[in-house]
Amino acid sequence: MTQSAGLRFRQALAKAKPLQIVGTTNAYFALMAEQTGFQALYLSGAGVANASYGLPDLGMTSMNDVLIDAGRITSATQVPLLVDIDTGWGGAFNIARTIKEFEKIGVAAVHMEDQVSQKRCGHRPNKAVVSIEEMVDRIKAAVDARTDPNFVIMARTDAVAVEGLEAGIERAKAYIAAGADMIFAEALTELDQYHHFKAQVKAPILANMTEFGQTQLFNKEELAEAGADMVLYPLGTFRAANQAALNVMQALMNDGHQRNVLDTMQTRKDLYQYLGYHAFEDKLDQLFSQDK
Ligand SMILES: C[C@](O)(C(=O)O)[C@H](CC(=O)O)C(=O)O
Ligand SMILES: [Mg+2]
Repeated sequence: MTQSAGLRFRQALAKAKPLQIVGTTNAYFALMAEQTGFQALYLSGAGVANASYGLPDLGMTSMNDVLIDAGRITSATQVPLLVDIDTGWGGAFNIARTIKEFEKIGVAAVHMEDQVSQKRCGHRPNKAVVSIEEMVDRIKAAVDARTDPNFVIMARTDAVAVEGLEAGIERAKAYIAAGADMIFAEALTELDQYHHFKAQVKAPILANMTEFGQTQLFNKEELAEAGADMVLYPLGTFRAANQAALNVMQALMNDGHQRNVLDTMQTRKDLYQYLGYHAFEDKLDQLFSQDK
């Protein structure tokens, strides 16, 4: 029997200090990440909204929207996938459905946050959080719904930006007591704040190194030293690909050809390499050539 996705995530976490989790907005990015050596992947809620729907990250995408993208990734690779499920998309029964659906398609871990359902990006102003009690209920519903005990339920707290560090830590403790496995400490502003989380919350801590946000881009050694067990790079690959695509569009518009930007493109050879294209071709030959 193969190990469950949740167990693979936990094993990757046990081996790495810290575990680097890279955002893969599509299945092809997941293949590149796997072959670059990443032991854990991430599907960003903002990424699904922006890339798949052309929408802002303001709670406008549904469970099914995210499931579709997550399933594409879990079909393409065995590398464990952490998925952003925003606020879980509703009340206790909705959250239970969410957990069951994501577990069923082979997702390893999800993170669910304590923002109100009209959520915002964690690094934007004017966030609002639900009460501790409401978030504890969300977590209990999620934990009760999983069938694989290794499926990871990570609680994200957005409260530090709203209520301060101590309130965020109090919440994290309550979320772990309610059964969450790990804590996503969102939008911290000082390296030292990870220390405080780690010292008081007896669970693995995730640091979000999203670019152009509230948190400085600390390196993995600094973060490990400060007590972070996982480091997330949710959208760096997406932002880079967007800029590269825009450069090509502008060159086509301005120059009327792509010759000046060819060296910014992945070659056909490299594209095929990450796809394992030739192995598929060989398989075709093996299956059908003798009939010709
Ligand atoms: C991690 C995050 O939830 C995401 O959806 O990728 C975002 C990232 C971002 O907007 O930079 C968040 O931190 O809220
Ligand atoms: Mg998000």
